[in-house]
Order: sequence, then C-alpha cells, then structure tokens
Amino acid sequence: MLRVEKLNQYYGESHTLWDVDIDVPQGECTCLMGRNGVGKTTLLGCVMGLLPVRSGCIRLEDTDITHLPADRRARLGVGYVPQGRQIFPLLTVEENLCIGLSTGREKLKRIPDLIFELFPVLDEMRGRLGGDLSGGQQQQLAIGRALVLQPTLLILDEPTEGIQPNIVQEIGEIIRRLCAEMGMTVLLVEQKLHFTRLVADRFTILDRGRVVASERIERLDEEMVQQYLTV
Ligand SMILES: Nc1ncnc2c1ncn2[C@@H]1O[C@H](COP(=O)(O)OP(=O)(O)OP(=O)(O)O)[C@@H](O)[C@H]1O
Repeated sequence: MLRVEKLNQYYGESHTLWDVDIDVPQGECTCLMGRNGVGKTTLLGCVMGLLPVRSGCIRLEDTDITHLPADRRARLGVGYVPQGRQIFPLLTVEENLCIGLSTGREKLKRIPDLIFELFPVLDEMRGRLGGDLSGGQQQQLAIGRALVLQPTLLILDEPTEGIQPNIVQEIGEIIRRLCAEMGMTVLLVEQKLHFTRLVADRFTILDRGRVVASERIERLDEEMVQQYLTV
C-alpha cells in the first residue's frame, strides 16, 4: 500500500534519514519505533509531504507521491493525526470535524456517522469547545477529524502520549477495528511497548536515521528492545 525506498532527508546540512526503506501492507497496522530523535516524526513528515526529501521514492499503491504537495496526498487518501493533536481549541468539536470536509477526495457534505459511532463522546460533546476537552478526548477528536476524510492510509504520531490508560485502551481497539473491519492501513509512531504489541501487525525500528529492523510484531524480542528502544 505504502512503500518508501532509499529515502534520504536533510535538515540543512544535517543528514537525518539514511536510505530508509519501509513497506506498509494494506489493511495492517505498522508501528514505527525507536528512541527520541531517531527520525520517526521526520519520516512521517516526508510521507505526508510536509518535508522535502533529498532522494528516494515514496509510493502509495501505484502512484509515485514523492514530490506531490501535502493536499494532493490527502486527496489520494492519506490521513494524518499529528503529534500533540493540534485541534483548534476555540472551535467546537463539530467545527473541528468539519474543517477537513471540503478538502476530502469527494466533496462530503456532512460528517460521516461512523465518526460518532467510533467516538460516542464526540457526539455528546459536539457543541463544546475543543479546548475544553480532556487530553484523551482531544486525541479522539484529532483521530475523528482525520477519519472525516475517509482515508485509506491513516498516519498517527504518538496517539497515546499523555493520555489516561482507559482512553489508550479505547484508541487501541479503534485502530484494530479500522484495520480488521474496514481494511484501513495504519502507520503509527508509538513508544509504549504494550500498546504496540496490542495494535500492531508489523514494526520497523529506526536508529539514528536508519532502519535496523522490520518484522512481524511477534518477532519483536527482548534483545531488540534493549538495544534500540530502552532509554
Ligand atoms: N525542523 C528541524 N530542523 C532541524 N533539525 C530537526 C528539525 N526537526 C527535527 N530535527 C532533528 O532531526 C532528528 C530527528 O528528529 P525527529 O523529531 O524526526 O525524531 P523522533 O524520532 O520523531 O523523535 P521524538 O520521539 O522525540 O519525537 C533529531 O536530531 C532532531 O533534533
């Protein structure tokens, strides 16, 4: 579904991603892992079209998207939930959800019922300001807002960061449903190991901008955890 090949990225003269290859199969959840600063968010930024790449290739199904602007990628079905959620605190829940409607692949007129089915709390809080929601509810809103565009590939950057455990569990179950029941493809950055083992089918570990492991999640062993993930 998504294939990144020999990707190199620089911030100025600083070489950040080195010949990165990653394969994200259709209908599965792939987790990008690694310690702080290894390049996970940078890689997501490249896939989303928010950062230019120096060389290499990014393919979405049969389309080479390496040099397409971010809005074209969104229209091709790439949804993004950024780190820190970035919801609009002074807009209501409903207004936050509506933001993406007109930029979708088809011009959608209303928020799909699925969003409120997945996140009943957003239905209950439609009229409340985004800024009044708890951190967990804001994360649900950010995921809901990305789903309004009905993406085929959903990208999430640390969706459980700073969130209470019961909502972490709920978000995990929703990601599983998106893949298993709706055939959505998910690429996620996550640091919490137990959450990763719960939701991911596959993992890729980055270390200092390079891919050092790419396997099915059952193959994530203690040695890799110690070598590349433990701080
Ligand atoms: N805008 C920027 N300009 C220059 N260097 C940057 C910029 N953003 C990130 N970096 C550097 O690029 C490297 C990779 O950062 P990145 O945020 O992609 O890592 P990460 O694995 O997502 O880390 P974290 O888990 O802390 O979010 C780091 O050394 C970081 O300092």
